[in-house]
Amino acid sequence: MPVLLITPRRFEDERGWFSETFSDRAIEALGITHPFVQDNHSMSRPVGTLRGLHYQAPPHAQAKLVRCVRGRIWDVAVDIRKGSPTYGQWTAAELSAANGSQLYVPAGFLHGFVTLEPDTEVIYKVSSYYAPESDGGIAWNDPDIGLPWPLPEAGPTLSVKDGKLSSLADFDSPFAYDGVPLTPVA
Ligand SMILES: Cc1cn([C@H]2C[C@H](O)[C@@H](COP(=O)(O)OP(=O)(O)O[C@H]3O[C@H](C)C(=O)[C@H](O)[C@H]3O)O2)c(=O)[nH]c1=O
Repeated sequence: MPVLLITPRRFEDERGWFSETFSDRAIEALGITHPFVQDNHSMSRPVGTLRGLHYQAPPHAQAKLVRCVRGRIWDVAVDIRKGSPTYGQWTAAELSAANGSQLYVPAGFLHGFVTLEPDTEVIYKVSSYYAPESDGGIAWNDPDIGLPWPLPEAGPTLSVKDGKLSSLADFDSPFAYDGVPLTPVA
């Protein structure tokens, strides 16, 4: 599956707008055939809160459908599928309450984001339940990935866990390539 940027239609009128933010029928039409089993919601107070780069290993691998419902984020997916011609390459998009865009991050990709406004809230669907024993990650500033994070002067606000994630060079990926290379979403 490719990484997808999805922008559901907003029906505007004098009251504001309405949008179908999730529809099984609509995502199946995009080729997403697996179910989503859990909704996550995180709130990040400081601008420059950086959560990532995370994955869950098989058999608990997670595909994610991410959207920002308050504030703005720079949302990133990094290809970590063994044998992929785009291994270690990334794509990103700005998701915001204003644009209503969503990023679909397939299993086999690292996911992370940095907030661009205070009190930013992110909601995302995942295709497997949380399995902490299968939780893993790569350092946000890994030199082989080289993400150009839009950060505040003071640098990112990280969890202790995210501050000590391993490098891509030392990583033995549990994910296999599915024949679909990463193509940029924006
Ligand atoms: C992810 C998760 C966490 N938790 C608990 C575990 C901790 O006590 C607390 C915070 O967890 P964590 O620091 O892992 O949360 P984030 O740093 O936002 O992690 C997430 O951020 C990046 C962007 C992701 O894509 C993943 O979904 C996920 O790794 O929530 C749960 O109870 N269920 C869950 O599904």
